[in-house]
Amino acid sequence: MTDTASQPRVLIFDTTLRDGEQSPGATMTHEEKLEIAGLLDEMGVDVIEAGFPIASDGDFAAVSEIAKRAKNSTICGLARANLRDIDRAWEAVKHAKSPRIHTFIGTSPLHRAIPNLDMDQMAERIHDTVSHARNLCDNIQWSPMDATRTEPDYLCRVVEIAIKAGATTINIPDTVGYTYPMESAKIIRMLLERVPGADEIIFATHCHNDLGMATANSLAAVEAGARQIECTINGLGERAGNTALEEVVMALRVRNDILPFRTGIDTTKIMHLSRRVSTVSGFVVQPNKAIVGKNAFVHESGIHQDGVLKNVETFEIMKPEHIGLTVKNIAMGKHSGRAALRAKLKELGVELADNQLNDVFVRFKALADRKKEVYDEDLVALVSDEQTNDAHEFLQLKKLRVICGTEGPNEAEMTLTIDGVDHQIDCTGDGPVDAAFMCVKQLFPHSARLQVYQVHAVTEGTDAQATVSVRLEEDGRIVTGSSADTDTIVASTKAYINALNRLIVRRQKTAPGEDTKTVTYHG
Ligand SMILES: CC(=O)SCCNC(=O)CCNC(=O)[C@H](O)C(C)(C)COP(=O)(O)OP(=O)(O)OC[C@H]1O[C@@H](n2cnc3c(N)ncnc32)[C@H](O)[C@@H]1OP(=O)(O)O
Ligand SMILES: CC(C)C(=O)C(=O)O
Ligand SMILES: [Mg+2]
Repeated sequence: MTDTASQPRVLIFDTTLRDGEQSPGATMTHEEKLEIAGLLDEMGVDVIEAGFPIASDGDFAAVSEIAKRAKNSTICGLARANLRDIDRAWEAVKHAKSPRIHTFIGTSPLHRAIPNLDMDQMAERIHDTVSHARNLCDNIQWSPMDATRTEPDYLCRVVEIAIKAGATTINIPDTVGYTYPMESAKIIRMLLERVPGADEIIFATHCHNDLGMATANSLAAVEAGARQIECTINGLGERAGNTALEEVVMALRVRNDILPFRTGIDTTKIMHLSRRVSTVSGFVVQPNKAIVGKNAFVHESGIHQDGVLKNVETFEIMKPEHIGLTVKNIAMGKHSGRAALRAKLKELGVELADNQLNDVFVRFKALADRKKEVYDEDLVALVSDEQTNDAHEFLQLKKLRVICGTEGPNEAEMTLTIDGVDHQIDCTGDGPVDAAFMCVKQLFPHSARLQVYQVHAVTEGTDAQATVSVRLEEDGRIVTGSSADTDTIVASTKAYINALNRLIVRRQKTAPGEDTKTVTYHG
């Protein structure tokens, strides 16, 4: 067993709540951001980039609250290279035990052209803004956006200026996922060799996955001397996403023989965080996703199964328990009690208060009555549904009956509770889901457009639970909703209602002082 304690430490900087949230449609609510930040803090993430405080009042509020609550992690706010952004970021993070301001500007020729600054003018802007940030806070991160397409000499020049102005971490972003491992390493080595003062600060690597090389590029940068990796849970992020936290952390653990670096991450919390981020962002994890995909530890073919049964290491390079995926054989069904449910959920990394467990138990029994076997994935969907739907209950589905089949018309009969009052309606539609959605629209008129509607089977068989994700857009606000049920139409309707509840909260946030109830319900 390798003694990792003496190995150099690589800091893990999680930007799920900032770069991750920049994925179109991944917007998270205030409560969801607090929950995810709490889980990241518990997992041992060194720095949480909690948002971009100047971007909106909502972002400012989330970063401020996360800063106040964080127990261990440094809390970082992003700012452009201007004094207003930096002041706003500082206002948001200053109550953290350990605050950080992260300021950036695009340094490549393409990006210098946007603000129309020449090399000297940009150098001056970097000096002024980093100095201003350093006067507010001791912990300053500076990023030359699009560093991998910046001329090497100019990159060295601006990094030196930022260090002299007080930056304590220099992040090298591969903003458009353009670099490849050898080049990623070469840039870090060049900066360490050529820039005066480089050995006194920490170099970070921030990679995007446009060519599928984000993890490889991050690890190559670490080998060359970077000591902070910027990443997101499930690789969420702009376009093809950012480096996935679970991939780099597990790579450093599994290949510690050739990458002798340690992190402070409790890897057993990875699976739970992955599931929560997937649920709140509405981004389903692909089954073959490294580390956290549903199939990552599943063997289907005979030769593999035979090998694994004889010696699990034949086809597994890490243990599922290392990421919090404990596969024990407690079979859950209609005869199981609360103790078994609690134990099973604990195995799955979910710990609930007694009242929450009771709620989940009632729903578990209802599911077990309808399903022969309740699988781990069913339970996760059930709990996620509980946690997702917990906060916003302005609209609630009370009753739904649907008539559908080859002989039209497809008809839905619905009772919807709106702000505590029951409303009923019958509607026809182009299919059962359309008929059910029509009922919601008639009872709760709104102008939100359905952008995405996705159905996934959680487990196998015709009695599997379906999880449904929907994405709605209204006046530029994008929200997602999800739900799970053995009945696809019920799951669809609940997911739609879940998204509408989130939209109501968003409308309230963007129109402070207005009463959501009177603003949104015209039925
Ligand atoms: C690679 C990255 O991930 S960078 C982070 C990207 N994230 C985001 O943009 C999410 C949050 N952004 C927002 O909410 C908005 O873009 C805001 C509030 C920041 C700015 O909104 P607006 O004032 O309407 O500006 P808009 O978004 O249209 O354009 C961006 C402006 O920032 C300027 N800008 C962009 N980057 C920088 C920078 N690093 N430093 C200084 N100015 C910058 C652009 O030149 C442009 O300025 P202009 O309006 O004078 O032409
Ligand atoms: C803000 C910067 C660091 C960024 O996200 C990027 O360049 O990708
Ligand atoms: Mg980025």
